[in-house]
Amino acid sequence: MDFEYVVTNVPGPGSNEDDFATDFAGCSCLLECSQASNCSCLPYGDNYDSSDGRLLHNLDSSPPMLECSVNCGCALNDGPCANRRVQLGIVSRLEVFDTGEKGFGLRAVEAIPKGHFICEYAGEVISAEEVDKRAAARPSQTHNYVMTVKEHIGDEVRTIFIDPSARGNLARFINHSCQPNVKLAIVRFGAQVPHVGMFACKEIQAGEELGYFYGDASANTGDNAERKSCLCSSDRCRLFLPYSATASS
Ligand SMILES: C[S@@+](CC[C@H](N)C(=O)[O-])C[C@H]1O[C@@H](n2cnc3c(N)ncnc32)[C@H](O)[C@@H]1O
Repeated sequence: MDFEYVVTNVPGPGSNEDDFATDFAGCSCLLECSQASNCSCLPYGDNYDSSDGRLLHNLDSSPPMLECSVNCGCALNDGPCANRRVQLGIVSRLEVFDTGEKGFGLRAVEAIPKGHFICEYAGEVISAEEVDKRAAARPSQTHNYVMTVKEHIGDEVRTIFIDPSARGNLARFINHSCQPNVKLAIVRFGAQVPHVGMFACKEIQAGEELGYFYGDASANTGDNAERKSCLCSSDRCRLFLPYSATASS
């Protein structure tokens, strides 16, 4: 469990440091940020409920999400506007625990309502070459922490790799579940680099382990012998974790 704690994504080997610079023109809202008040950061509707902070988009197909940032007019207000959530960090009490065969896991210490933000999957943003280099250096059955983030923008597919193995936060302890209680949304706040926001996709009880769907194992080609068995113990378990030892697999 030896890693440097970072609260958000940081540039790692092979990433473009310019992507981390705040370069989006902000909104000019002075009072509230909402679609009703024509906030230019919210072209697809409000991201969050202004009263309880819950995500308003469908987690299976959320539109590109932009939170307000330092360049926005609302940055001059006393408190954060309603369109800032992932950038504010973890608010629920979470706990790392030993699951047994899956290694460490993360659980909720208190109930988390559906739609509420849990944490960012934060780590080093690294290139595909660096993913492959690190995979080659890692013994085959050890934990893999690299998350591949693919965005479809028009005809283009943009991919980044987030590796929290050496620099990361609590999210690195969330295990795979075939019946997840956590889903992911890609969020930006003022810069090109995407952030992965993790949200409760159902009511989560105090003490419940958090789990998200790592990817579809059946979609991967390759030898099952090289894949890890899934130990999520859900009724709909797909038996294997996705095979993702390298950037191309
Ligand atoms: C992002 S880490 C999760 C935290 C990890 N358990 C730890 O102790 O640091 C992902 C790794 O955890 C293990 N893991 C996660 N979900 C699992 C599952 N459902 N069944 C078996 N192993 C799992 C696998 O070794 C996987 O490569």
